[in-house]
Amino acid sequence: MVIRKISSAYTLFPEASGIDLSTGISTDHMANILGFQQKAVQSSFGAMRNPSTASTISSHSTSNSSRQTSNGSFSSSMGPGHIRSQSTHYGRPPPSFSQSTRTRPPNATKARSNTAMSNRSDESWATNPERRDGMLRESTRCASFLLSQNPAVLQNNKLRHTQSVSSLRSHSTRCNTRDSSIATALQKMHIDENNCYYSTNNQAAGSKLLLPPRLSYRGPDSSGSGDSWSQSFNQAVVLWEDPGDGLVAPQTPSHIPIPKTRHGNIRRAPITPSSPSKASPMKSTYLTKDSDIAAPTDWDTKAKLDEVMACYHKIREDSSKTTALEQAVPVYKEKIMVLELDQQRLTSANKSLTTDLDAMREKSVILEKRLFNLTTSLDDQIRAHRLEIDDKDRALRNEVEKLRRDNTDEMDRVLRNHRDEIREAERRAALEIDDKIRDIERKAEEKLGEERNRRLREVQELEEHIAKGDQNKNLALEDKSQEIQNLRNELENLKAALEKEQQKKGDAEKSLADLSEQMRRTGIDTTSTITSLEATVASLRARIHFLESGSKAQSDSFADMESRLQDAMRSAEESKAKLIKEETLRRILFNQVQELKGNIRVMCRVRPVPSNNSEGEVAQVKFPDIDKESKELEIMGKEEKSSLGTVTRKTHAFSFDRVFGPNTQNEEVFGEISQLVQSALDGYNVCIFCYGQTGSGKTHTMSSADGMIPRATHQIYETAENLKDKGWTYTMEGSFVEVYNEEIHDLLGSSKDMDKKKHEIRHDDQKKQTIVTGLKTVTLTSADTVESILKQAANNRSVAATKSNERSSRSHSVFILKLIGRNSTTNETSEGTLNLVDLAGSERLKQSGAEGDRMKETQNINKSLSCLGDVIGALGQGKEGAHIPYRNSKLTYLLQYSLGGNSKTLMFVMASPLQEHVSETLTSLKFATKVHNTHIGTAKRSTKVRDRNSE
Ligand SMILES: Nc1ncnc2c1ncn2[C@@H]1O[C@H](COP(=O)(O)OP(=O)(O)OP(=O)(O)O)[C@@H](O)[C@H]1O
Repeated sequence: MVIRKISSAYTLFPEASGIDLSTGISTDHMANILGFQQKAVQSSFGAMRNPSTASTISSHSTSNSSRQTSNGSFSSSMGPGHIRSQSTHYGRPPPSFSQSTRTRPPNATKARSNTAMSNRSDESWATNPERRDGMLRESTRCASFLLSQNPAVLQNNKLRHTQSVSSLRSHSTRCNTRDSSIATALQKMHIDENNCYYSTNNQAAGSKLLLPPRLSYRGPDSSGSGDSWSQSFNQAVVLWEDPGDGLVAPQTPSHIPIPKTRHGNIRRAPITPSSPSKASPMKSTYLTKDSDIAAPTDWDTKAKLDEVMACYHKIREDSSKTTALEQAVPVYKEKIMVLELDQQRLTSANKSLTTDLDAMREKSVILEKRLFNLTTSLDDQIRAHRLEIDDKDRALRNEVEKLRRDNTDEMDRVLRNHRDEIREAERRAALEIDDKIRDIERKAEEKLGEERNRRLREVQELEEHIAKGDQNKNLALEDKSQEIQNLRNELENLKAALEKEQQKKGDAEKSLADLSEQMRRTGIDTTSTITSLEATVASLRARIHFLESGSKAQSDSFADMESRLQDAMRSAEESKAKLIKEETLRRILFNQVQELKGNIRVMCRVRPVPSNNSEGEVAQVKFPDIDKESKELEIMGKEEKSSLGTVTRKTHAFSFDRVFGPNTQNEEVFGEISQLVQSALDGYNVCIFCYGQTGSGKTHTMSSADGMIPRATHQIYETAENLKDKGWTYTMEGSFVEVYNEEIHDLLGSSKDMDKKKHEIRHDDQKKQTIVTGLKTVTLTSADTVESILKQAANNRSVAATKSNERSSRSHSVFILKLIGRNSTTNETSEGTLNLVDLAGSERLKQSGAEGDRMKETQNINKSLSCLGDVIGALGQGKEGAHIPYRNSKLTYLLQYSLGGNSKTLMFVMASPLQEHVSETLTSLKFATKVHNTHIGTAKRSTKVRDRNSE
């Protein structure tokens, strides 16, 4: 771990380490070396800084030596207890060695020649390679000698050899990077006095391998190059042989097996010498001057000697190579120096790096702590923040939900208000449109009326004028005739007088002649008498002439008068044609206005109180605009007592299309609806119904002798007759039915069949027509036919009434007039229906106090009236294709095509003027207001142009 870190540090700071990384040494390999060097340096420094440690070791050695021989200090320094120390200080004199040397008295040390090695200082050993090499040679020679002398010496010689190997290892560690493999191998070698150990790393020095007995030191080759030295050394290492105890010498350091325990741990190097012999080699193998070199009995001396000899010979053979190695040694020494310097520098760098590393570690620890604290606080903050976010999120969600709810409520409220506003605006717009249309209608009607009146006046004036002219002319003519006659008479008289005069003249002439004769006979003058007679004749002639000229002037004047009369007659014809044209236009305009209006028209009529006031108290009913538009109605409600006891009466105001006061006659009422009725002739479905409580005047308005039904039929008949001039011919078929207890009865049928014959309502969806099966239909051939129809209906009702009660009040009557027109000129056809409905009384069941059959009648009446309200309400929704509950009652089903859609509907709401009926009256008026506010769509005319060929 440390090595890795240092290696990393070196890798990080190559400049600081001073190592040339370009040499290609792998980081791990370098780290191994550096780790080894670091340890060596540390141990070295430790030994130098702490002599006591060395002393302790030394003292141990001393104690050993004191028990054994004087040379024990050397042996102890090389003993197993110092293997690590020695191995880590390879390339340098082991501190214990020098220490042990120092612990001895100087004189004792100097006295021993074979321990001269111990006198060498660290510097001399390290800096004097010649001496060291010489020592190696010396040891080799010594080994040879010992081998030749005694096997016991061999052991010591082996130690020397070990020393040589150790020295070589020192050399190898100083080798350049090319020899790093050798150096690494040597760094990992440990030697004790009995065996050579080879360890794969510094910690696991347990791979115990016997140093081959044949291992020999070979001198440098003749070339003296480092390569040959390395080669030689490798060869030396390869010369390893199986020592015979099962361990195989490795060919290269990497091949050296790492012995492991059963549990897979790396086996440590034995602290004690591992020898087949249990005897301590420390005690017997060192060669001293006092050693007994007699061969031990348990040794196969000969065999060992042979082996050593063989080894020796090999070494000798390789001596030349050793020489090369020796020559390479100085070079490597220098390199070692450099490396040592590098090592020092690296050590110091390492130290500083270590310090830095420590500082960084501390910093890292602090930072880690801070990081931990920060992380913790951050976690806390995050947690708090998350909680806060959750809270806020929850609060926000609640707020959003609340806002959404508020918004929804607000939207609903706004929508409601908006809808109310729209409804109000629509109502106002409808009212305005109504007002405007009514204004337009009124103006149009006024204009048309004015025009009509003006034209009529003109015609009348013209006619009067013509008549007057005629009269005057006749009178003048008569006068002239008389005058002429007089003149003629006078002329005759004058003629007669003239004749008389002429006769007289003749007579006078005769008498004159006679007289002249006589005078002549008697002598008298007759000339003056003749002159006076001649003047009289001239004046008579002038008078005759005058009379004749007067007669001619009279004749001229008469002719002039006659031509003027012709002109007036022609103008009157033109005016009449124009009037008819404008009437047609007015009808078209009226229908267009009706189409545009679309909604049900509602008119209110308040019946009068009988003159004898026999019906009780009269309600307070006001007509605020009776003199203007006649649309408003105010009814004072019943007295209401508040919780404080104050009595108040509320005024209920209503507004309709038209309000008729008690003094209004049926004629005026019909005048308001006549145009609507006429629409049926133009191909519209028209429905006019009267709604109100019993006795409010429905039947009087609808079916009385001058009610809407007879008036409508009369008008239709007359109009149809008038339209003949325009090419229209109408077929008018009338039927009269009664809806009683949700059953249809034919009021024109036989009275015997009343309440017996069943009639069904069927609809022709294509033609938009309603057919009631088994109904008697009466064709209107004259205006009087209607009276007979009404009479028969009333008769049938009265027959039915004798059986139960007042049928007219308890049933709905419907007069149906179908108008089918054809125009031979334009080839147009039109089909319209006029429904005139007199509804049953609308009083409430509770107030009527009805029981039994009356209750059933009332229930059915209320049901059908309620259904009528539902149908009008559904039509008022105006939804396309929406369900309209026509089928819910017989009345609405019967009037399906006359209510809404394709029809013009008018409702008369009848009001009783009596105080006791005020509640019912208000209920009826409120219902009518609802209906009035309902827009049920625009009516459409049912006309089409027929194909001539199809006739
Ligand atoms: N405008 C009017 N002028 C004079 N009299 C009237 C008028 N309206 C109603 N009446 C009279 O009031 C009475 C009740 O009228 P009517 O029978 O028409 O009421 P109704 O609503 O048809 O009653 P019901 O539902 O019982 O048929 C009748 O006698 C009728 O003549």
